[in-house]
Amino acid sequence: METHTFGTFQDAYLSQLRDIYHSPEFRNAPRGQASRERIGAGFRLLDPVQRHISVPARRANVVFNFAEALWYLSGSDRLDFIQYYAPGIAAYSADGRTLRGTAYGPRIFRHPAGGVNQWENVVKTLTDDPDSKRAVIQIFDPRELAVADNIDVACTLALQFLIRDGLLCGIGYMRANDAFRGAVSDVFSFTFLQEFTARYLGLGIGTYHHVVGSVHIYDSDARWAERVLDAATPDGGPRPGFPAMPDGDNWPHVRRVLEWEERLRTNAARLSADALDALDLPAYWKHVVALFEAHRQVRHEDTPDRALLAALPEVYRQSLAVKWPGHFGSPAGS
Ligand SMILES: Nc1ccn([C@@H]2O[C@H](COP(=O)(O)O)[C@@H](O)[C@H]2O)c(=O)n1
Repeated sequence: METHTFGTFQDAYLSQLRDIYHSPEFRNAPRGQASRERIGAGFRLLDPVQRHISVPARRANVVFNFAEALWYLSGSDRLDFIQYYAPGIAAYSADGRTLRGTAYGPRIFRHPAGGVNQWENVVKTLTDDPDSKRAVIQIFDPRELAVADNIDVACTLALQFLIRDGLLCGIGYMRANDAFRGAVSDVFSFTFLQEFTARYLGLGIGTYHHVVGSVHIYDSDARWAERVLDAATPDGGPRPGFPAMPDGDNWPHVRRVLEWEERLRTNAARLSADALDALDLPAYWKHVVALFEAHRQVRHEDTPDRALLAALPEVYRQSLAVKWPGHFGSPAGS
């Protein structure tokens, strides 16, 4: 398997997209969906914190990325949570209430094989033997293939964490990955979990490796992927940095952020810039709450709160402006 090394995910994303789009190994149509495909692919990231895609033509949704990563940390399989941020995901729900293969939270924190908390196992394994190569979170469940016409089979096989040279490295193993859409959120979530775990263990962040069986671009996205590749400058151009998570145990902050997420998702609360500032959370997590409030303003057609926007890191402001230009683009005349 060829593995190329990149500084940031955006560099890896564009390179992988270019390879598959221009030099596919196969043209096929698994489950009727025509695609360009390469098999046995992978890349390595030197700075997994830089996990966002800022090419405007891609219109990546940083709010959904955080929502999905936090949905995993919440351990939930509930469709209503994640569907609010990505309505199309409902197509993967067999019962209209929950998700199975797509919901990695239950697999991570109470795996169906005995309800095992695999994240705690990883922390204990690495604490007991920092050189261990056993710190694995299993996602794919062999019973998934025995379900007739299963519409939601986990694409991720496992996540592995290794402490090397005092840094926490991560590896995501996937049986299949949509290089245009799925990879954006999968790499975001896996590197987010790597960073979360590194901060918890008091370690710096090492490399992240993404290893995939079938990596593909669906024909339905081919024109859009071509536009993204055409619009991307060769070196990716200047980009604002993605913020780093605070050191230490972030669980208490995640729980508070999840409480706010639910209140904002259900429109049971709204947050002004001053109210946000008064929250008892580190700036990193206040900014995540602010992203959910910004999204609430879009969904409920509230007037965009410019003061709230101004309080955000530039990378988030740019992302919101690209995704929802009508709401968060530059005000006329500015
Ligand atoms: N985390 C995910 C989930 C799904 N995908 C994409 O969905 C496809 C599912 O179809 P299968 O026939 O493979 O079950 C999968 O191939 C990916 O294209 C993803 O990328 N990431």
